[in-house]
Amino acid sequence: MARFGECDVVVAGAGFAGLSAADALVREGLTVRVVEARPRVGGRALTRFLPDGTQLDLGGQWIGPAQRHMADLVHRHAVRTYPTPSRGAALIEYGGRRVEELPAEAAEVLAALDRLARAVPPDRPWSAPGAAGQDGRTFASWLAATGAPPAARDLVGRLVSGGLLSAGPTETSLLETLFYVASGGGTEPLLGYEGGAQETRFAGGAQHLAERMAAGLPEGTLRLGQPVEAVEYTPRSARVHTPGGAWDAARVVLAVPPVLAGRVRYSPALPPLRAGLLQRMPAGTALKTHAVYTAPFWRAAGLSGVSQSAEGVLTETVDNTPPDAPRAVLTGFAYGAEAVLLRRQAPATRRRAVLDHLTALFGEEAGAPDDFVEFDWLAEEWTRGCFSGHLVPGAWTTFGPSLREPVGPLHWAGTETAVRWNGYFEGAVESGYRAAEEVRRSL
Ligand SMILES: Cc1cc2nc3c(=O)[nH]c(=O)nc-3n(C[C@H](O)[C@H](O)[C@H](O)COP(=O)(O)OP(=O)(O)OC[C@H]3O[C@@H](n4cnc5c(N)ncnc54)[C@H](O)[C@@H]3O)c2cc1C
Repeated sequence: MARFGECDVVVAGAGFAGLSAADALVREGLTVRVVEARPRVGGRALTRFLPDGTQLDLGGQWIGPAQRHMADLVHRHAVRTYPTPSRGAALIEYGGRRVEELPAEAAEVLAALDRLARAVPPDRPWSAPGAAGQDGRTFASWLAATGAPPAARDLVGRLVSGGLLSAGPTETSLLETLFYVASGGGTEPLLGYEGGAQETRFAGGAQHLAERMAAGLPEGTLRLGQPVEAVEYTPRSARVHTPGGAWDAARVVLAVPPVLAGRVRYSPALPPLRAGLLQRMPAGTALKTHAVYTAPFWRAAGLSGVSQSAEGVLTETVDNTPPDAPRAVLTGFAYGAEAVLLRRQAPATRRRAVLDHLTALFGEEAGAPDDFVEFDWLAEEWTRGCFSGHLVPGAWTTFGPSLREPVGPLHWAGTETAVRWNGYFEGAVESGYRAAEEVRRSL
C-alpha cells in the first residue's frame, strides 16, 4: 500500500473539532495532515442554498453569547453573523392549552433540574454526590418522581431530553442530563434564544466558518475523501490507513463521532475501557425540517415562529429566515420517539405530518409551503446520528473516566468529549484545542 509520507500529527475528521485541533497544532509548528472521510469540511455543519439563494442550515447553526471559542473564531475569520428573529409571541402547547410563557409548573421542574446540575462537575460527573444513583435511573423516572403535572413533565422531557440531548427521557440517565445542563451553564442558556445558545446565526451558514478555518491551514494539510479505516499504533507512533494509503505520525487526534471512532479497526485492539465506552455512546435521533414560504406570514399575526409543544410530532419550531433571504423559513424539530416514528413513514406521509403540525400552530398557510427540505443525519455514513452522542444510563460512573484519556499516541476529540458546551460547536472547538494541547505536551 502506498505511503503518502510522514507527519507529526494526523487528525481524523474535519469538523469543528478536527479543524480546531489542526489549527492549534500548526500554530505550534507541527506538520499536520487532516484526513476527512467526506469530500467537504464541516461535518455536522452543512449549509445548502435553494436555487433562489435561500440559505438552509441542515445541521448545526446557532451560537450563543457564552460560547467564547466560537466568538473568537467568528472574529478571527471575519464571518458575519445575525440574530435569530425574536419579535412576536411564542406558542407553547401544553396540556391541551396554548400559552405564550412557559407554565410555572414546568419552570419549577427546570429550576429543580438546574439546582441538581449545580452539584455536577462537568469535567468529572462521575464524582458528583449521588452520581451512582443518578446514573442508574432514567431522566423519565426522575421526572415522574417530581410530582409535577403530566403536561409539565411531558414538556420538560421533550425540551430537555429531546431538544438538548436529542433522545427520549427514557433513553438518558438523570446524571447524563445533569451533566449536559451543567456543561451548558444551565437550562436557560441552553434553551434560550436571546441571551442563549440559539441567539445568533452565521451569514452564509455555519459550514462557511468551517471552510474559512480549513482555508487557513497550510496547503496540503487537508485530505478530503479519505476515511480512516484502521490505525496501528505503538506507545510512540501510529500508522493511519485510508483507502488511498497510509500516514505515519507521532500522534493521532481522532475527531470523529464516537459511534464512528468505534468502527475504526485498531491494532492492537483498544483497551477494554475505551472500547466499552465507545459502545455506550449512541448518537441522537433528532430530525430537523425546513418549510420554505413566500413570506413570513406568521409575523403579521404577531407570532415569532417559536413554538414548544408537549404533544405532536414536532417539539419545537423557529423562524429561521435569514435577514436578506428571498423567502421565509420555518424550521421544525422532532425528537425521541416522534423522530424515530417519523422515519418509519414514507417521505410524503412524513411531510404531511410535519405540515399538519405547523398548520395547527400557524394556520392554513403553513400547510402549503413552496418547498419542504429535510435531511436525515442518521442516514449519513460519516455521522450516523443527530445532534450528538451521549452516554447511556450507567455509563458515566463506570466508563466515564476514560472519555478523554489518551491511548498511547491516540488522542480523543469531538464535541462528545467536551467539558463545556458538550454537544455544540463550542464543545467541538474546546475538544480540539484540548487534544492539541495534550499532543503538544506529550511530544
Ligand atoms: C441537525 C443538527 C443541528 C444542530 N444544531 C446545533 C446548533 O444550532 N448549534 C450548535 O452549536 N451545535 C449544533 N449541532 C451540533 C453540532 O453540529 C456538533 O456539535 C458539531 O458540529 C460537532 O463537531 P465535531 O467536529 O465534534 O464532529 P463532526 O462535525 O461530526 O465532525 C467529524 C468529522 O469526521 C468525519 N469522519 C467521520 N468518520 C471518519 C473517518 N473514519 N475518517 C475520517 N473522517 C471521518 C466526518 O465526515 C466529519 O466531517 C447540531 C447538529 C445537527 C446534526
